[in-house]
Amino acid sequence: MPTTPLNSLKGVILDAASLGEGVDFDPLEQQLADFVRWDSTGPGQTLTRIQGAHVVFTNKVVIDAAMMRAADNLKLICVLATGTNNVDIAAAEALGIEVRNVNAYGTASVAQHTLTLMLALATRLVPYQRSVQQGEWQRASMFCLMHHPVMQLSGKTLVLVGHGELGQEVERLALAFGMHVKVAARPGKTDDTRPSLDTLLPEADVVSLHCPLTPDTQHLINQDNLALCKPTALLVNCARGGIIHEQDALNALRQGLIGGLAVDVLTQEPPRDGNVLLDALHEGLNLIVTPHSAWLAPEARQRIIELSAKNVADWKNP
Ligand SMILES: NC(=O)C1=CN([C@@H]2O[C@H](COP(=O)(O)OP(=O)(O)OC[C@H]3O[C@@H](n4cnc5c(N)ncnc54)[C@H](O)[C@@H]3O)[C@@H](O)[C@H]2O)C=CC1
Ligand SMILES: O=C(O)C(=O)CO
Repeated sequence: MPTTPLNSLKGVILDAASLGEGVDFDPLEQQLADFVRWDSTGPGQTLTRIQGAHVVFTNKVVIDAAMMRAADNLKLICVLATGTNNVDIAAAEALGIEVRNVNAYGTASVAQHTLTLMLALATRLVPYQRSVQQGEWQRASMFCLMHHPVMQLSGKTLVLVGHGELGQEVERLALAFGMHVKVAARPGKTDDTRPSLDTLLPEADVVSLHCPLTPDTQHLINQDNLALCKPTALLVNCARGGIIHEQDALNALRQGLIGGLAVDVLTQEPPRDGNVLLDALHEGLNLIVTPHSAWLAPEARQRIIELSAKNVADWKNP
């Protein structure tokens, strides 16, 4: 709850351009007496820009403990996303700064992307497209190519990590494809009675990740449990890059320990310093990388603004 008079609250958005074209920011502006909009903010600029603001809006700009301590008036951080891993939540709590994110703004968009990746891996869409582009169909001895193994999803087992908003919607869509769905116990939660991920991996045909990136989920998928997978298993990550140990997953794919890997998220975004998965895209593997685009439907992006405006309104009038 703000101690500053409601009619003098100052807000700043640090990376407005990350919401894309066609988004109406009015609902946010209306919540604040003063609203400064920056399209993007580099790490060295954050502190200066949040100085004096009571409410800071960030999609992916990092706000760490030192910045929070140095920011004079900061009372509320609104993350314009579901994942809050760019904000030091523990530091905010210790300093009495509230952090609110948005949930369920893009369920349809992210779930459809997850199914897209799952289907593309299962049908070997990318390897077959590559074969066609390389003229293999034209040179074939019969009417079709069949050198990449296609997996029928119906009747197969999907293992989900994370069964919140997105995990449940992916489950609903997977059930429509005739899959059996199993949910793994929450990582790091000792009283969760559901089977552990490692118990479920040997029976998984597809694994899809829908949990936040936290110390408990960092490198949740690694060489140890990749070794438990079926050689045909498909792994999909639309959650956060750091949940998968990327080098281990790539090694597993190269060695045939898993049958496919599709990620919408990488450990570093944008991957300015390169990334092992990007380097491997030309190797002819059943590997797909999309550029954190699962959430991009216009309906989802506008909903972020509306839900964030509600976050501010609820904070002002608890
Ligand atoms: N690729 C993209 O465009 C998008 C990615 N995301 C990612 O998907 C994740 C899941 O989103 P939602 O399903 O909407 O979130 P949610 O909060 O509704 O569900 C998260 C689920 O993960 C579980 N979980 C597992 N380990 C956890 C831990 N250590 N701490 C807290 N919860 C844990 C929770 O119990 C819950 O079932 C987000 O955290 C975000 O990282 C979200 C939106 C778009
Ligand atoms: O909402 C999220 O967590 C996303 O990754 C999209 O910004």
